[in-house]
Amino acid sequence: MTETMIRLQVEPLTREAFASFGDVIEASDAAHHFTINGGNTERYHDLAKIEPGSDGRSIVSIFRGQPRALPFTVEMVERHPLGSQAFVPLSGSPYLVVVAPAANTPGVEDLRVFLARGDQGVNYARGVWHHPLLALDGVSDFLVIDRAGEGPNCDEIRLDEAGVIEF
Ligand SMILES: NC(=O)N[C@@H](O)C(=O)O
Ligand code: NI
Repeated sequence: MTETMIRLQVEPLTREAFASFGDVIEASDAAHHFTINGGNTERYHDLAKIEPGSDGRSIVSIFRGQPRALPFTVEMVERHPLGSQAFVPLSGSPYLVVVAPAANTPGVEDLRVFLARGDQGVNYARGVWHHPLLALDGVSDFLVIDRAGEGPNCDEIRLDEAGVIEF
């Protein structure tokens, strides 16, 4: 009998739906925003809780991701127990965000899959399980804000049962 994998539902990324996993970084009217620079600029203020931990420091990098082919099989997730990790798209393409609660060892039933627009970033809160970068459509650059410091900061687990993402 062929093994039928669980098909994962894909949700649109919203602040509300993502709130228990971290922050959505976007210039939305729901954010605290105000005009600066003599009216030339709108500041969307304090959008994400960046956590480098007490013994770490925040660093800024660029990840250049190759597009993932669909259908995509989610077989593993990782987490950063010592700090948060933010991804802000620079290339304007959509991408996928796969997360699971920080609480315990996740199973496929704990996964949430979000489709992020090319003008939405995400910040994974410290310890939140997530799949490594899932760029779509084309080679995509992301500004990444995460932690540098001592100690192991990347736990990976292989899921007992895989899930598949297909649109
Ligand atoms: N390993 C690494 O820096 N990248 C992952 O953490 C990721 O979430 O893409
Ligand atoms: Ni990560």
